[in-house]
Amino acid sequence: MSLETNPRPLLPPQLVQTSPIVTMRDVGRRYGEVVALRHVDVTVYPGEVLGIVGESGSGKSTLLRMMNLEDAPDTGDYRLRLPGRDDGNLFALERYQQRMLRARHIGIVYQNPHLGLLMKHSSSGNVAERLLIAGERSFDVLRSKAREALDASEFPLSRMDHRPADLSGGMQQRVQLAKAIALEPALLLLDEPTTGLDVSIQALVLDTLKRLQRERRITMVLVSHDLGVIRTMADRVMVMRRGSVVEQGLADQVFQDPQHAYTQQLVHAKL
Ligand SMILES: Nc1ncnc2c1ncn2[C@@H]1O[C@H](COP(=O)(O)OP(=O)(O)OP(=O)(O)O)[C@@H](O)[C@H]1O
Repeated sequence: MSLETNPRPLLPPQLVQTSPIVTMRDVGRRYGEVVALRHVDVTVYPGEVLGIVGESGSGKSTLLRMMNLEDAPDTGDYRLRLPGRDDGNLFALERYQQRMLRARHIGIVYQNPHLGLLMKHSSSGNVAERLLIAGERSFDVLRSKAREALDASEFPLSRMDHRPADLSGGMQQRVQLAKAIALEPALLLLDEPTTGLDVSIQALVLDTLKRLQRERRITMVLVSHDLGVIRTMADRVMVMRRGSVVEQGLADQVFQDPQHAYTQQLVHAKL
């Protein structure tokens, strides 16, 4: 199937007139002989949840690392539309500028909490650290903003001084989420945020994400190999295979009427 000839609408009607917040073009990345991403284009619209699905090794996490400016591609152009500024191609910025932009405007929740949290600092300290990077210095403000972000992430405030190392997996993900949303990021990246949690805990964390998305209209990019998670959360879906995007469209349409043989396989395997 060619994406160009796909007759289905790619956007929900309310987004047709909207400018994208994220535009990535021709992103490519090799690791030695392995082509992790080939000519990948991504467009994300404000307030939507873009789900990225594909089997292990299809390039999902690599793409998210590029969006988070953690890793540099071999080719590609990445624009993030932020009010009152034009940073051009973010891949071309100095590392320091990339770090500052990421700290201020992009939040991320990793599957592995060790990547996102200092496990031996308090939970509130983890969130405050994010605010410190953005220049906040008042102890009272740090504490109250950390409290607010933890509360919004439905983390029990009675445990805000506990260390993530002493918390359950679900609670650790809520601390990561609080840290990610504390600065009201333009873009929230979620890399398998509920993989490995018990099914009941997974459902609760997804409920929190849905509520946050509904109430704050946070733009989210959610990577998962789990079609159920993507189905629950995503407005639009991108299907990846071997470093390429093989299909994309509105979530309902992709799931109900998959066009690419690989997507058909994924959907039918899930049913
Ligand atoms: N730092 C790295 N060094 C070497 N190879 C890498 C590196 N990162 C990714 N790869 C390779 O690139 C390909 C894409 O990996 P990636 O982790 O992005 O896939 P994925 O779809 O997220 O898979 P998973 O769900 O298993 O994480 C894989 O073949 C992987 O082995």
